[in-house]
Amino acid sequence: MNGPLLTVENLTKHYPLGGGFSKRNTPVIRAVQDVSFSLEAGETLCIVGESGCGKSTIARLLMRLIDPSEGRVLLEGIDIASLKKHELRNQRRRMQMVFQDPYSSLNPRLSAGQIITEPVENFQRLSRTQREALAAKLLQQVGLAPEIMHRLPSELSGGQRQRLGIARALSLMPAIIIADEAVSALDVSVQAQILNLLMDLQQELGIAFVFISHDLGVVEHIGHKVAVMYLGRIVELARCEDLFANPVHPYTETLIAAAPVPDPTHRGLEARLEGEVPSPVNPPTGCAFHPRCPLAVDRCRQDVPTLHTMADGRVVACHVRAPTIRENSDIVSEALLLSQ
Ligand SMILES: Nc1ncnc2c1ncn2[C@@H]1O[C@H](COP(=O)(O)OP(=O)(O)OP(=O)(O)O)[C@@H](O)[C@H]1O
Repeated sequence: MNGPLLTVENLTKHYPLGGGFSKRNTPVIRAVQDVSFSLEAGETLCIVGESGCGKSTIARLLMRLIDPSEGRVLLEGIDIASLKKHELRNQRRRMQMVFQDPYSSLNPRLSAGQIITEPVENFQRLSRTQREALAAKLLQQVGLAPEIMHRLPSELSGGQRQRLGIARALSLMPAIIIADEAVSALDVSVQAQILNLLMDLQQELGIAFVFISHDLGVVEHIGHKVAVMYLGRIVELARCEDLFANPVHPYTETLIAAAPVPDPTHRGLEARLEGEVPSPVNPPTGCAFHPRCPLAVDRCRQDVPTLHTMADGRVVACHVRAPTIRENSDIVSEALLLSQ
């Protein structure tokens, strides 16, 4: 295969709201707006941002649980929107999901062994011996004892249940796992164990992760690349170490500074995110972050900033911190005018 494992191009999802006289003027929730990124085998892309910024909608679009309003998702070069039902079923084997709440995502009436072998049994018949051998192998991969295969989810701890969710996702040998807030419901010590398990599995099996989280500590631990989202759009996408060492977008900087364990060596914008996230139905003009941004200038209130590629390869959408070449030349010509 040439090219990235996963390519997302200009992905957009608008949910229509009731009301409006015609389809054209029906108000919409702009859940995801013009999102692009790529993912290589064995890589972890984290998606971060405040509640409602569109993270889970991206997960659902990637799995094609919902259709995009615009844009494409290419898995191993194939546009998943072009797949027929049976092709999509096969393609879904390559991309699996792990959810936040392991309890509600596991069938309470099935034993652990049945839960983790069920996805495979949707594709092929297994004898009892084959099923038990597969269950034992998957349990071992996620660090659970084989005896657990006969227990019900209600007889397991939160951490064990999340390991079970991961074993179920692994059963179809996916190339990509989408983890949506997969450790948020767990105690901190269990969180660390699950994160380390995911990283070990990545090393061993070359799995790529799209890891959705609002917890920057978790993201810093597990991520290779980080996409920071604000009101449906990516505002900064960078290598993890670059993002945490030197956040460029004022929103990224404020998020990092406001994180529960701020880096005491980091000095920059104050660790405050004032005001509410604006409505995705009626977003502010220009840069959606401008009403909360301490650096906003007139241009931010007027024009939506486009993503600009910086010298270190990151992309940032900010008129002030990452002006495009045209904006730069405007600033230079303004400066020249002033100096005349
Ligand atoms: N099925 C839907 N119908 C209408 N609006 C929706 C639907 N699903 C999500 N939304 C809206 O789309 C926006 C993005 O939601 P989404 O769940 O993707 O955000 P999120 O970043 O995952 O939030 P959280 O961290 O709280 O889960 C929100 O304004 C949400 O209310």
